[in-house]
Amino acid sequence: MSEGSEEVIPPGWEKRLSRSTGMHYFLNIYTKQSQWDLPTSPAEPTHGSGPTQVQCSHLLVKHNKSRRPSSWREENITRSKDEAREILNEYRKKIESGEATLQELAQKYSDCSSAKRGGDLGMFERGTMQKPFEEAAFNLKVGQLSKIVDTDSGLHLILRTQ
Ligand SMILES: O=C(O)CN(Cc1ccccc1)C(=O)c1nc(-c2ccccc2)[nH]c1C(=O)O
Repeated sequence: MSEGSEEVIPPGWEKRLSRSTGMHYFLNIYTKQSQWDLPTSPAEPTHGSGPTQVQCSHLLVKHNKSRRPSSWREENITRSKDEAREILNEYRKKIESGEATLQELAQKYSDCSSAKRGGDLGMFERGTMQKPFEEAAFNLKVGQLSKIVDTDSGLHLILRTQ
């Protein structure tokens, strides 16, 4: 008969006793979240807090359902959302193969006014960009390229630069 599996508490968690129930629970020492079940992964400082501000560059491809289907490049943008997605997937391949940088492609093809700056948006904090954009940007590591991000403005590729 094998021994019951010994309880291993992952780093960043503490086992506490609940006075009200007399049961043990687990406390994430960074986020102060608690849970009854034995945690399965370490709690890390960045999980809870993350950076307060990031710097990103992005490439925006608008489509006919964009809130403002117009840009410095094209007076009246008629491409479909699916076409926009295909275009961004081609750009992602060029960036990941090293054939081009996001900045070079944004300068030529981004439907955002930041195209002039190679897509650079400067430093920004939470609460300034559309939520899907913010969530993606604040979950990138420096140097990491996002998946395609969908906002009211259109579809984006985001590169975190700081
Ligand atoms: O969504 C709208 O109704 C119009 N916008 C918003 C906007 C317009 C000009 C400057 C900044 C933002 C855009 O479509 C837009 N959004 C962005 C944008 C979206 C997310 C992150 C950064 C920029 N750029 C643009 C642009 O034309 O240049």
